[in-house]
Amino acid sequence: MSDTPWHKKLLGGFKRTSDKLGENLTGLFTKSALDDQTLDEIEEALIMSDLGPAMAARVRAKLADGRFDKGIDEAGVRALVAEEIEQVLAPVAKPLEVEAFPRPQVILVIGVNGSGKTTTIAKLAHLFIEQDYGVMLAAGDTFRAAAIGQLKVWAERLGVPIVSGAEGGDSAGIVFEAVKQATETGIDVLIVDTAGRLQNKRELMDELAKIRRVLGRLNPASPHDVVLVLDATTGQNALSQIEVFKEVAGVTGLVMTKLDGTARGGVLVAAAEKFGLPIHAIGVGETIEDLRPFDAKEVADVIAGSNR
Ligand SMILES: Nc1nc2c(ncn2[C@@H]2O[C@H](COP(=O)(O)OP(=O)(O)OP(=O)(O)O)[C@@H](O)[C@H]2O)c(=O)[nH]1
Repeated sequence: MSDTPWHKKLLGGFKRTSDKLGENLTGLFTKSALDDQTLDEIEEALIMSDLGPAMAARVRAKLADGRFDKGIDEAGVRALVAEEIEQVLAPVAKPLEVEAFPRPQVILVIGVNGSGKTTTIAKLAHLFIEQDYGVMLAAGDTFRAAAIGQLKVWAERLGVPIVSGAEGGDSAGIVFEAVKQATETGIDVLIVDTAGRLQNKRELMDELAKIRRVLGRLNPASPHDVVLVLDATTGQNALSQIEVFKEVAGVTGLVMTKLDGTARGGVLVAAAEKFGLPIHAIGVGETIEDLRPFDAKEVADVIAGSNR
Protein backbone atom coordinates (compact mmCIF):
# COMPACT_ATOMS: atom_id res chain seq x y z
CA MET A 1 0.00 0.00 0.00
CA SER A 2 1.28 3.45 -0.87
CA ASP A 3 2.31 5.99 1.74
CA THR A 4 2.05 9.15 -0.35
CA PRO A 5 0.74 12.32 1.32
CA TRP A 6 -2.53 11.83 -0.57
CA HIS A 7 -2.87 8.26 0.72
CA LYS A 8 -2.38 9.54 4.27
CA LYS A 9 -5.08 12.16 3.62
CA LEU A 10 -7.38 9.44 2.33
CA LEU A 11 -6.77 7.31 5.40
CA GLY A 12 -7.47 10.29 7.64
CA GLY A 13 -10.40 11.43 5.52
CA PHE A 14 -12.24 8.14 5.53
CA LYS A 15 -11.24 7.24 9.09
CA ARG A 16 -14.62 8.00 10.63
CA THR A 17 -16.42 6.12 7.87
CA SER A 18 -14.16 3.13 8.20
CA ASP A 19 -14.37 3.24 12.04
CA LYS A 20 -18.14 3.29 11.82
CA LEU A 21 -18.17 0.27 9.54
CA GLY A 22 -15.87 -1.43 12.05
CA GLU A 23 -18.18 -0.56 14.94
CA ASN A 24 -21.20 -1.79 13.05
CA LEU A 25 -19.46 -5.09 12.37
CA THR A 26 -17.98 -5.49 15.84
CA GLY A 27 -19.33 -8.39 17.77
CA LEU A 28 -20.24 -10.30 14.66
CA PHE A 29 -16.88 -11.97 14.42
CA THR A 30 -17.03 -13.65 17.79
CA LYS A 31 -19.60 -16.12 16.45
CA SER A 32 -18.20 -19.54 15.71
CA ALA A 33 -19.97 -20.08 12.39
CA LEU A 34 -21.74 -18.00 9.79
CA ASP A 35 -25.49 -18.47 10.20
CA ASP A 36 -28.52 -16.63 8.83
CA GLN A 37 -28.72 -14.30 11.79
CA THR A 38 -25.09 -13.22 11.42
CA LEU A 39 -25.60 -12.71 7.69
CA ASP A 40 -28.60 -10.48 8.46
CA GLU A 41 -26.49 -8.53 10.92
CA ILE A 42 -23.65 -8.05 8.45
CA GLU A 43 -26.11 -6.86 5.80
CA GLU A 44 -27.62 -4.42 8.28
CA ALA A 45 -24.17 -3.18 9.34
CA LEU A 46 -23.35 -2.36 5.73
CA ILE A 47 -26.64 -0.51 5.23
CA MET A 48 -26.03 1.43 8.47
CA SER A 49 -22.66 2.44 7.03
CA ASP A 50 -24.42 4.19 4.10
CA LEU A 51 -22.99 1.78 1.52
CA GLY A 52 -26.43 1.18 0.05
CA PRO A 53 -28.85 -1.76 0.11
CA ALA A 54 -27.69 -3.25 -3.20
CA MET A 55 -24.11 -3.63 -2.05
CA ALA A 56 -25.21 -4.95 1.35
CA ALA A 57 -27.33 -7.61 -0.34
CA ARG A 58 -24.50 -8.64 -2.67
CA VAL A 59 -21.98 -9.02 0.14
CA ARG A 60 -24.52 -11.07 2.08
CA ALA A 61 -25.16 -13.34 -0.92
CA LYS A 62 -21.44 -13.86 -1.56
CA LEU A 63 -20.75 -14.69 2.08
CA ALA A 64 -23.73 -17.03 2.17
CA ASP A 65 -22.46 -18.70 -0.94
CA GLY A 66 -18.90 -19.35 0.10
CA ARG A 67 -18.75 -19.21 3.87
CA PHE A 68 -22.04 -20.51 5.25
CA ASP A 69 -21.57 -22.81 8.27
CA LYS A 70 -17.87 -22.02 8.25
CA GLY A 71 -15.99 -19.77 10.62
CA ILE A 72 -15.89 -16.11 9.72
CA ASP A 73 -12.97 -13.83 10.10
CA GLU A 74 -13.01 -10.08 10.14
CA ALA A 75 -10.24 -9.70 7.56
CA GLY A 76 -12.13 -11.94 5.15
CA VAL A 77 -15.34 -9.93 5.44
CA ARG A 78 -13.47 -6.65 5.09
CA ALA A 79 -11.65 -7.96 2.01
CA LEU A 80 -14.94 -8.98 0.42
CA VAL A 81 -16.47 -5.58 1.18
CA ALA A 82 -13.39 -3.87 -0.28
CA GLU A 83 -13.64 -5.97 -3.43
CA GLU A 84 -17.31 -5.08 -3.88
CA ILE A 85 -16.66 -1.37 -3.29
CA GLU A 86 -13.84 -1.43 -5.82
CA GLN A 87 -16.10 -3.02 -8.41
CA VAL A 88 -18.66 -0.26 -7.94
CA LEU A 89 -16.16 2.61 -7.92
CA ALA A 90 -13.79 1.46 -10.69
CA PRO A 91 -16.11 2.20 -13.63
CA VAL A 92 -17.03 5.68 -12.32
CA ALA A 93 -13.64 6.96 -11.10
CA LYS A 94 -12.93 9.37 -13.97
CA PRO A 95 -10.86 12.53 -13.63
CA LEU A 96 -12.10 15.61 -15.49
CA GLU A 97 -10.08 15.77 -18.68
CA VAL A 98 -9.46 18.89 -20.73
CA GLU A 99 -10.13 17.77 -24.27
CA ALA A 100 -12.62 20.19 -25.85
CA PHE A 101 -11.81 21.81 -29.18
CA PRO A 102 -12.31 24.58 -29.88
CA ARG A 103 -11.29 25.87 -26.48
CA PRO A 104 -12.41 26.82 -23.94
CA GLN A 105 -13.83 23.75 -22.27
CA VAL A 106 -16.75 25.03 -20.20
CA ILE A 107 -17.43 23.37 -16.87
CA LEU A 108 -20.65 24.36 -15.10
CA VAL A 109 -20.45 23.68 -11.40
CA ILE A 110 -23.76 23.17 -9.65
CA GLY A 111 -24.89 22.16 -6.16
CA VAL A 112 -26.70 23.46 -3.12
CA ASN A 113 -25.28 26.34 -1.09
CA GLY A 114 -22.75 25.17 1.43
CA SER A 115 -21.95 21.92 -0.39
CA GLY A 116 -18.40 23.13 -0.96
CA LYS A 117 -19.00 24.41 -4.48
CA THR A 118 -16.77 27.48 -4.34
CA THR A 119 -13.92 25.64 -2.65
CA THR A 120 -14.25 22.82 -5.17
CA ILE A 121 -14.02 25.27 -8.06
CA ALA A 122 -10.76 26.59 -6.59
CA LYS A 123 -9.44 23.07 -6.06
CA LEU A 124 -10.35 22.00 -9.61
CA ALA A 125 -8.70 25.15 -10.96
CA HIS A 126 -5.59 24.23 -8.98
CA LEU A 127 -5.57 20.73 -10.50
CA PHE A 128 -5.80 22.19 -14.02
CA ILE A 129 -3.13 24.80 -13.33
CA GLU A 130 -0.84 21.99 -12.17
CA GLN A 131 -1.36 20.43 -15.61
CA ASP A 132 -0.36 23.73 -17.27
CA TYR A 133 -3.80 24.63 -18.55
CA GLY A 134 -4.97 28.23 -18.68
CA VAL A 135 -7.95 28.61 -16.34
CA MET A 136 -10.61 31.30 -15.99
CA LEU A 137 -13.42 31.53 -13.44
CA ALA A 138 -16.90 32.99 -13.93
CA ALA A 139 -18.96 34.13 -10.94
CA GLY A 140 -22.33 32.95 -12.21
CA ASP A 141 -23.82 32.81 -8.70
CA THR A 142 -25.00 36.41 -8.54
CA PHE A 143 -27.55 35.72 -5.86
CA ARG A 144 -25.25 36.55 -2.98
CA ALA A 145 -22.50 39.17 -2.89
CA ALA A 146 -20.50 36.91 -0.55
CA ALA A 147 -20.35 34.15 -3.16
CA ILE A 148 -18.93 36.57 -5.73
CA GLY A 149 -16.43 37.93 -3.22
CA GLN A 150 -15.27 34.48 -2.17
CA LEU A 151 -14.64 33.40 -5.76
CA LYS A 152 -12.70 36.62 -6.42
CA VAL A 153 -10.44 35.89 -3.46
CA TRP A 154 -9.75 32.41 -4.82
CA ALA A 155 -9.05 33.77 -8.32
CA GLU A 156 -6.52 36.18 -6.88
CA ARG A 157 -4.83 33.49 -4.78
CA LEU A 158 -4.64 31.16 -7.76
CA GLY A 159 -3.54 33.95 -10.09
CA VAL A 160 -6.30 33.28 -12.63
CA PRO A 161 -8.65 35.77 -14.35
CA ILE A 162 -12.27 35.99 -13.23
CA VAL A 163 -15.36 37.46 -14.86
CA SER A 164 -17.95 38.68 -12.41
CA GLY A 165 -20.81 41.14 -12.13
CA ALA A 166 -22.86 42.85 -9.48
CA GLU A 167 -25.04 41.08 -6.92
CA GLY A 168 -28.37 40.29 -8.51
CA GLY A 169 -26.89 40.63 -12.00
CA ASP A 170 -27.75 38.43 -14.95
CA SER A 171 -25.69 35.25 -14.66
CA ALA A 172 -26.22 34.25 -18.28
CA GLY A 173 -24.76 37.64 -19.29
CA ILE A 174 -21.70 37.05 -17.13
CA VAL A 175 -21.23 33.60 -18.61
CA PHE A 176 -21.53 35.03 -22.13
CA GLU A 177 -18.88 37.64 -21.37
CA ALA A 178 -16.62 35.03 -19.78
CA VAL A 179 -16.74 32.74 -22.82
CA LYS A 180 -15.99 35.71 -25.05
CA GLN A 181 -12.96 36.73 -22.97
CA ALA A 182 -11.77 33.14 -22.56
CA THR A 183 -11.93 32.58 -26.32
CA GLU A 184 -10.11 35.82 -27.07
CA THR A 185 -7.32 35.13 -24.59
CA GLY A 186 -6.82 31.44 -25.40
CA ILE A 187 -8.06 30.06 -22.09
CA ASP A 188 -8.30 26.25 -21.93
CA VAL A 189 -10.81 25.78 -19.14
CA LEU A 190 -13.60 28.08 -18.01
CA ILE A 191 -15.13 27.06 -14.68
CA VAL A 192 -18.54 28.58 -14.00
CA ASP A 193 -20.00 28.94 -10.50
CA THR A 194 -23.81 28.85 -10.37
CA ALA A 195 -26.47 29.61 -7.77
CA GLY A 196 -27.61 26.67 -5.67
CA ARG A 197 -31.04 27.63 -4.45
CA LEU A 198 -32.95 24.40 -4.38
CA GLN A 199 -35.72 26.11 -2.41
CA ASN A 200 -37.01 27.58 -5.63
CA LYS A 201 -36.72 24.80 -8.15
CA ARG A 202 -38.49 26.67 -10.96
CA GLU A 203 -36.21 29.71 -10.72
CA LEU A 204 -33.11 27.59 -10.49
CA MET A 205 -34.17 25.55 -13.47
CA ASP A 206 -34.91 28.69 -15.52
CA GLU A 207 -31.58 30.24 -14.59
CA LEU A 208 -29.56 27.15 -15.47
CA ALA A 209 -31.55 26.67 -18.68
CA LYS A 210 -30.78 30.26 -19.68
CA ILE A 211 -27.05 29.78 -19.01
CA ARG A 212 -27.16 26.61 -21.10
CA ARG A 213 -28.96 28.39 -23.97
CA VAL A 214 -26.38 31.17 -24.03
CA LEU A 215 -23.50 28.70 -23.94
CA GLY A 216 -25.08 26.49 -26.60
CA ARG A 217 -25.45 29.43 -28.95
CA LEU A 218 -21.74 30.17 -28.69
CA ASN A 219 -20.75 26.51 -29.07
CA PRO A 220 -23.32 23.71 -29.39
CA ALA A 221 -21.05 21.33 -27.43
CA SER A 222 -21.00 23.68 -24.42
CA PRO A 223 -21.30 23.27 -21.47
CA HIS A 224 -18.94 20.33 -21.89
CA ASP A 225 -19.31 19.27 -18.28
CA VAL A 226 -22.01 19.83 -15.68
CA VAL A 227 -20.44 18.88 -12.38
CA LEU A 228 -22.61 18.44 -9.31
CA VAL A 229 -20.87 19.07 -5.97
CA LEU A 230 -22.20 16.99 -3.08
CA ASP A 231 -21.52 17.26 0.63
CA ALA A 232 -20.91 13.75 1.99
CA THR A 233 -21.93 14.80 5.51
CA THR A 234 -25.54 15.00 4.29
CA GLY A 235 -25.50 11.20 3.89
CA GLN A 236 -28.49 9.77 2.06
CA ASN A 237 -29.73 13.30 1.30
CA ALA A 238 -26.90 13.56 -1.22
CA LEU A 239 -28.71 10.89 -3.23
CA SER A 240 -31.91 12.93 -3.45
CA GLN A 241 -29.85 15.96 -4.50
CA ILE A 242 -28.52 13.96 -7.44
CA GLU A 243 -32.11 13.12 -8.48
CA VAL A 244 -33.19 16.77 -8.34
CA PHE A 245 -30.17 18.21 -10.11
CA LYS A 246 -30.32 15.56 -12.81
CA GLU A 247 -33.83 16.77 -13.47
CA VAL A 248 -33.18 20.53 -13.35
CA ALA A 249 -29.73 20.74 -14.87
CA GLY A 250 -28.56 17.51 -16.40
CA VAL A 251 -25.46 16.24 -14.61
CA THR A 252 -22.45 14.76 -16.35
CA GLY A 253 -20.36 14.02 -13.27
CA LEU A 254 -20.01 14.35 -9.53
CA VAL A 255 -17.53 15.66 -7.00
CA MET A 256 -18.08 14.59 -3.40
CA THR A 257 -16.64 16.85 -0.69
CA LYS A 258 -16.16 16.79 3.08
CA LEU A 259 -15.46 13.07 3.22
CA ASP A 260 -13.05 13.92 6.04
CA GLY A 261 -15.70 15.37 8.34
CA THR A 262 -18.10 12.48 8.33
CA ALA A 263 -18.78 8.87 9.17
CA ARG A 264 -21.08 8.79 6.18
CA GLY A 265 -18.46 8.40 3.44
CA GLY A 266 -20.17 5.16 2.38
CA VAL A 267 -22.62 7.38 0.52
CA LEU A 268 -19.93 7.81 -2.15
CA VAL A 269 -20.38 4.13 -2.95
CA ALA A 270 -24.19 4.27 -2.76
CA ALA A 271 -24.19 7.23 -5.20
CA ALA A 272 -21.90 5.39 -7.62
CA GLU A 273 -24.04 2.27 -7.45
CA LYS A 274 -27.37 4.03 -7.84
CA PHE A 275 -26.54 6.52 -10.59
CA GLY A 276 -23.41 5.27 -12.35
CA LEU A 277 -22.37 8.89 -13.00
CA PRO A 278 -18.65 9.60 -13.30
CA ILE A 279 -17.11 10.71 -10.00
CA HIS A 280 -14.38 13.14 -10.96
CA ALA A 281 -12.78 13.81 -7.62
CA ILE A 282 -13.25 13.60 -3.87
CA GLY A 283 -12.58 16.23 -1.22
CA VAL A 284 -10.97 15.23 2.06
CA GLY A 285 -10.11 18.59 3.56
CA GLU A 286 -10.21 22.34 3.27
CA THR A 287 -6.89 23.11 1.61
CA ILE A 288 -6.36 23.46 -2.10
CA GLU A 289 -4.50 20.12 -2.22
CA ASP A 290 -7.37 18.21 -0.66
CA LEU A 291 -9.29 17.44 -3.82
CA ARG A 292 -7.98 14.74 -6.13
CA PRO A 293 -9.11 12.19 -8.68
CA PHE A 294 -9.06 8.85 -6.93
CA ASP A 295 -8.02 5.28 -7.38
CA ALA A 296 -10.96 2.91 -6.87
CA LYS A 297 -8.93 0.16 -5.19
CA GLU A 298 -7.16 2.55 -2.84
CA VAL A 299 -10.43 4.17 -1.71
CA ALA A 300 -12.19 0.79 -1.43
CA ASP A 301 -9.46 -0.55 0.87
CA VAL A 302 -9.49 2.60 2.99
CA ILE A 303 -13.29 2.55 3.47
CA ALA A 304 -13.40 -1.17 4.20
CA GLY A 305 -10.28 -1.03 6.37
CA SER A 306 -8.77 -3.91 4.41
CA ASN A 307 -5.18 -4.73 3.50
CA ARG A 308 -6.09 -7.26 0.81
N1 LIG B 1 -13.61 19.47 5.84
C1 LIG B 1 -13.85 19.86 4.59
N2 LIG B 1 -14.41 21.05 4.40
C2 LIG B 1 -14.67 21.43 3.12
C3 LIG B 1 -14.39 20.60 2.01
N3 LIG B 1 -14.79 21.26 0.91
C4 LIG B 1 -15.29 22.44 1.32
N4 LIG B 1 -15.22 22.56 2.66
C5 LIG B 1 -15.66 23.66 3.52
O1 LIG B 1 -17.08 23.78 3.45
C6 LIG B 1 -17.48 25.13 3.62
C7 LIG B 1 -18.44 25.54 2.50
O2 LIG B 1 -17.71 25.53 1.31
P1 LIG B 1 -18.01 26.56 0.13
O3 LIG B 1 -17.06 26.21 -0.94
O4 LIG B 1 -18.08 27.94 0.61
O5 LIG B 1 -19.47 26.07 -0.26
P2 LIG B 1 -20.47 26.64 -1.31
O6 LIG B 1 -21.26 25.48 -1.76
O7 LIG B 1 -19.81 27.47 -2.34
O8 LIG B 1 -21.34 27.50 -0.37
P3 LIG B 1 -21.98 28.90 -0.61
O9 LIG B 1 -20.84 29.85 -0.80
O10 LIG B 1 -22.72 29.09 0.66
O11 LIG B 1 -22.84 28.73 -1.82
C8 LIG B 1 -16.20 25.94 3.67
O12 LIG B 1 -15.90 26.22 5.02
C9 LIG B 1 -15.14 25.00 3.08
O13 LIG B 1 -13.85 25.24 3.59
C10 LIG B 1 -13.79 19.29 2.26
O14 LIG B 1 -13.53 18.47 1.38
N5 LIG B 1 -13.57 18.99 3.58
